[in-house]
Amino acid sequence: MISAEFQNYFISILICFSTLFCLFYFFFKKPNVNFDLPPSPPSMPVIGHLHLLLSSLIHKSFQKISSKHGPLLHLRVLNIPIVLVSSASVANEIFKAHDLNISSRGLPAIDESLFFGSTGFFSAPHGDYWKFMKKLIVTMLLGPQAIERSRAVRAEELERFYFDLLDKATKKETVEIRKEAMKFTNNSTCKMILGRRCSEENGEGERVRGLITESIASTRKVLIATLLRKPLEKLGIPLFKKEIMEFSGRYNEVLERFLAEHEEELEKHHDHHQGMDLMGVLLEVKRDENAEYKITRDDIKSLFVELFLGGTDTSKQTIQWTMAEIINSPKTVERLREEMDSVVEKSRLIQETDLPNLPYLQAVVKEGLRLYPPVPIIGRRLQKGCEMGGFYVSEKATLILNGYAIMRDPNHWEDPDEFKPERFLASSKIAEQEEEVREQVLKYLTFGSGRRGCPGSNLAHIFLGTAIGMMVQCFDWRIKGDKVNMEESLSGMVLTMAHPLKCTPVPRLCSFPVRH
Ligand code: HEM
Repeated sequence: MISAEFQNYFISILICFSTLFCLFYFFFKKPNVNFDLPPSPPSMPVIGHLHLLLSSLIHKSFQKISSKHGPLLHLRVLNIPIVLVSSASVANEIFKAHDLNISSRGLPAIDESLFFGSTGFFSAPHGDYWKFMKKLIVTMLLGPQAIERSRAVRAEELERFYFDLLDKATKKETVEIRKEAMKFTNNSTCKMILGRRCSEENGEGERVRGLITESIASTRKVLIATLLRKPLEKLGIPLFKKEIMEFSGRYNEVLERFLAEHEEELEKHHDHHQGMDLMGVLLEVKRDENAEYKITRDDIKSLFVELFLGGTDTSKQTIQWTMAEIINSPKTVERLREEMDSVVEKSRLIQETDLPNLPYLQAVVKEGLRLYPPVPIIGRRLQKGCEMGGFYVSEKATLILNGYAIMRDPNHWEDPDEFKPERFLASSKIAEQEEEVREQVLKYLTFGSGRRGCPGSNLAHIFLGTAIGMMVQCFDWRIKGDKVNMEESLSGMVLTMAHPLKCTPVPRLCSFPVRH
């Protein structure tokens, strides 16, 4: 639910300025309506379809209007055109024919913010800076070789995750899965990008995780401020600037500390490049006069904010959702254990090199990501007007892909709302039928697609496979009541459980080594 305060704030802004907008409206450039635009559902005077963006479950509101009015819709917020896509075949056409045209995300909400501002990699237009950083991120962090180099770091964090749960199990404590999962994803990410995890002794870890959760909760405001930036700028209103800059300031404080530590290290060992973490490498690139691209301190900080967010929160949500489905399905638990017990020796924890031999576990992860995509809607900006699905879509229109609706489209998925991991097993009947249509449609959109698709998807699959695998391999999970309540909620723009999953671990295999 959107907070009452947020709604009131919005309603008062709208009342104050709707009169002004009525006057100004005709002076703004209207979208080109001479072409056949996609159909448009009924809208409100002046604000257009803004109310849909304010609904508590945006992805569901979009899904509902698409099922009524069509899979390709033209919406508008004030005079800003939005194209809403909810069909796998149109998504396929878009990424095949227009990937470059949609490879930017438009102007950010607040330029000077480190949190989704103009120095970020996420908001960077498709161009030299983005290409330079993408290459760096892939070679240093997210590409196959980089992932292999950092394997030991994640193995250590997985073991720590296991021992933390074992401690709780011994004390018969109830755990909140999202909190435990976040420690694992955040510590692993921090160690990979910063060379160390956030300290638990001085409260640093708690503070960073709290900042990530709070700032994620404000991403809907960021989205609205991004969409309305242009018209409100003309009226001198930087929407939600104070709140966005407050998060930026808090991230700045944390990151300046890490930067100072790294700079000190670099001063001490300036000839020692081996084993440098991502922050060290970026600082070196920043100092390098001959580097292909001159990066700034803010570029580094903004990228780290995005890696904190990308590496921590999304994976945590999927671990929570998938564990909830697993707990609700004893058949799935049985099959997962059967597979794991035959592949992983009983005397050791699952490790990431086991994953290729655990197809059912991988199918469970994919199914969790399909039903509950942490980022249910994906936004892009069109550079040029073009034809899409038989309609004309105007230049600078915002493109919204409703991945949630596409991945539950009954035309492309059998029993779309059911948790059925078998659909992803190569040997299954459904998988065979699905392979046939895979060529014509793009129906799996959890990580987006094309040039701007998520570069962290391989790493995410590893986090999810090992964490969920370990939790099923080593523990039984007791809940209050018979079934976990699967009601959805949005934290900002991230799909989360309305009732966080709380359960008690009971050790299942007890022959692992004790904590050193
Ligand atoms: C379950 C886990 C994850 C999900 C569901 C997810 C989802 C997404 C989605 C939907 C996008 C936008 C894609 C598009 O516009 O087509 C994205 C972008 C991005 N993700 Fe992820 N992500 C996950 C994990 C990660 C991880 C682990 C990292 C890195 C540590 C990461 C880093 C990024 C970055 C840097 C971008 C921006 C890419 C660009 O603009 O070029 N993500 N992610």
